[in-house]
Amino acid sequence: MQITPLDPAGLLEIVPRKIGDERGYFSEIFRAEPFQEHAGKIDFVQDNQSLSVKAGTIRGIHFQTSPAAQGKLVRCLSGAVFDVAVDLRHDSPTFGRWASVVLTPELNNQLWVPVGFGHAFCTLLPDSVVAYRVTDYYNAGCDKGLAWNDPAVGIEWPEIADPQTLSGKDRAQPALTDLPPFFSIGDR
Ligand SMILES: Cc1cn([C@H]2C[C@H](O)[C@@H](COP(=O)(O)OP(=O)(O)O[C@H]3O[C@@H](C)C(=O)[C@@H](O)[C@H]3O)O2)c(=O)[nH]c1=O
Repeated sequence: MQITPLDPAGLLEIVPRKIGDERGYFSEIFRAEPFQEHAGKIDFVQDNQSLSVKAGTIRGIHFQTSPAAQGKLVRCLSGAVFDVAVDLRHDSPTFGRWASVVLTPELNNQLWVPVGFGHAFCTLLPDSVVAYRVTDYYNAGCDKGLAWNDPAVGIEWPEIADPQTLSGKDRAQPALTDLPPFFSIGDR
């Protein structure tokens, strides 16, 4: 299992080993020990999965606030996604900075998005399935967002990103400057 810290600090790209044979492959997609060496003591309580039928589908930017803040361990089971995280920790030297990783089943890679980051993705292929484990339960009252195209963040979305695919909720998400200081460094 290869674990690479990304910038902004806190994000990790995780690539579990695939052991191939004539039948296909075997992969330990999660091991608590190496993960916690980098991410700290984390407990997952919910597994999520979504299918986006069209290539260019944009979901996000989403996060949950306290008392139901969520870390997310994201991977792509089918298709491919441009996965993005934005640092929303108000006291962070990288506040507002984003990072992206292309997740695919072939790469077998994952993005760890800790508490304090917004998360979004754009599908690069039709019928993309994204699966992610989260550290707190879904809580509609704590479910918040940020505009996918806020120029103050300046995410360089792939050409294929199609704003027509946004949910009603995501069309109306606020700008970064309109967010209260929800997160601080060290929040879990
Ligand atoms: C996230 C979530 C949604 N729902 C419900 C609410 C709604 O009726 C329906 C669809 O919800 P959404 O439109 O928020 O789904 P979606 O836009 O896919 O939301 C997801 O986007 C990505 C980027 C994330 O990071 C996730 O944490 C999550 O916020 O599913 C749950 O029941 N449990 C959950 O954990």
